[in-house]
Amino acid sequence: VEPFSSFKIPNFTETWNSFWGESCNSYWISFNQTGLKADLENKLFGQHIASDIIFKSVSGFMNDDNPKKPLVLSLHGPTGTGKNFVSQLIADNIYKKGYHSKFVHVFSATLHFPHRSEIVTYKSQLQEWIKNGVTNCERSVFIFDEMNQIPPGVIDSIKPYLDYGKVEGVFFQKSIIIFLSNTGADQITKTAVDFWKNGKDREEMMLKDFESFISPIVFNSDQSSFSKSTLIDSCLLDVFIPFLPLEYKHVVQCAMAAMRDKGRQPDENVADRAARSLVYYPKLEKVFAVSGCKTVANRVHLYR
Ligand SMILES: Nc1ncnc2c1ncn2[C@@H]1O[C@H](COP(=O)(O)OP(=O)(O)OP(=O)(O)O)[C@@H](O)[C@H]1O
Repeated sequence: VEPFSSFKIPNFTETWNSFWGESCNSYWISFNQTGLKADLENKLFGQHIASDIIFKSVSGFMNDDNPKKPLVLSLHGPTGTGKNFVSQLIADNIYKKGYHSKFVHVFSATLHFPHRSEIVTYKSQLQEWIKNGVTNCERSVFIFDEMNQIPPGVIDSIKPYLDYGKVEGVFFQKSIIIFLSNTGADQITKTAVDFWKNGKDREEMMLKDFESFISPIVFNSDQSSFSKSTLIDSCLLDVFIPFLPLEYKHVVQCAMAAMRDKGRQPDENVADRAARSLVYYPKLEKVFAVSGCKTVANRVHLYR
């Protein structure tokens, strides 16, 4: 028999909202600033610049009841360094259903925009998707993965939505748009390697060490969707956020987190072996993991 103290009265609000399913209201959408800070500090490894800028820009934006335009973040860096992961952390701290919320829309170049010959169709499709998304809920998040592979010009079709608060009676200024790309990764990596070679601390790297080259590179790069983009031309991207290559110690942290996520007791010995099984560069010094933390979660299964 259950003790009286453990008897729970059903929560009416919770039951009511769960019954009707996810809606665009404060029960399902509520920004957790402390949660975002804690997640960035405890779950995202080795990205002090990204962590700081993302916290400040997302908090500032979400706490503003009347923003003038959507928040547009552009995340750049090598593979497996946490660009997708951080987008999930942002969504987790806005939506009750996190990244799986129906108000989080993820577009991938290979899935949604595979053929360069279809640009005209993609442009109108994308406009329609964005318009419908925001009509359903003005607090929507749109994530564009593999941005560097989206055919040039497609993204420019959403410029009016980023530019003005309201288009054709639809309000866009409360949504967040996140671009993820590898454009600029080589230069970010080179800067990190140079810092390391000069004996400087990783934490000494600052946004200004990257800002000067990220936006011209993004703009000029031939294979980039940002190429000749009016988004950059008209300064519609709010911040360029560099993701740094990850070191052995960060990969160990990722391996420990992966074990924890899988309900396994984290084991430093296993994490060390999984991290050491990866390939590192520069060739001689072997400081940065070529694929970041991308494959380490699966590798922890190999060592028991
Ligand atoms: N900095 C990090 N801190 C914690 N975990 C990380 C980090 N980077 C990567 N990971 C882990 O590795 C997985 C793969 O990383 P993620 O997909 O975010 O990489 P990415 O930078 O988006 O790479 P790509 O450019 O190839 O898409 C994540 O789901 C996460 O578990």
